[in-house]
Amino acid sequence: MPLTLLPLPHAEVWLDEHFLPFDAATALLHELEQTIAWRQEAIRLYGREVLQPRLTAWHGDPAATYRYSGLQLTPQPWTPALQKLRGQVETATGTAFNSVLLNLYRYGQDSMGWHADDEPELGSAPVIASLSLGATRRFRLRPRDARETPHAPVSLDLPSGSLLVMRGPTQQHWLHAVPKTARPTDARLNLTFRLIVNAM
Ligand SMILES: O=C(O)CCC(=O)C(=O)O
Ligand SMILES: [Fe+2]
Repeated sequence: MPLTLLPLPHAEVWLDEHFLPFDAATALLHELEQTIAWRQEAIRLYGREVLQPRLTAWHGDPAATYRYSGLQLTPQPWTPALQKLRGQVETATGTAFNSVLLNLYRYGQDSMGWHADDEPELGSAPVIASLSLGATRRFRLRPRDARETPHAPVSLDLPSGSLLVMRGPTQQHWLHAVPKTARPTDARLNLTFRLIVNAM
């Protein structure tokens, strides 16, 4: 299935709802749920330490380090399953990636707040390739500045096996989020492949 460009101003967002066959996506969900060393990280929110409302893991090349709160962090090594996925995603996007951030949304109350993936480590026009496995969750996009980018917020339902790619000016002009849902919801696992450009 091909990636299709969404018609959004000041953005380049592509979606393939059927990047992986449904059964392969389900098998991969269960394998990764069980084999990844999931952690619930603390973040500072308005000066308070709180736990992130999801589990995370970070894998990549040893050189793909990240500076965070004055620390130089190194990713976990690629597992065979993650290495294989990296190759598939690189072929589909024509882009090289050296790390992947994994998010496990255990149920509907797990979420990701509004943000852009615009850390300096990702360069000026980052390519983020986001693979979803498991329960369908709503992915929201909205302009950072409504005058500069006049467009209503966008909602995309990301089914199991879908690949979403954000590139070009997207992180500069748009924010994205995965809101909580009150509906009973099974686990969703999301992998965002990234290229950390200071990794030389
Ligand atoms: O779970 C998703 O679809 C989004 C994840 C995300 O935005 C991120 O990891 O930066
Ligand atoms: Fe993000």
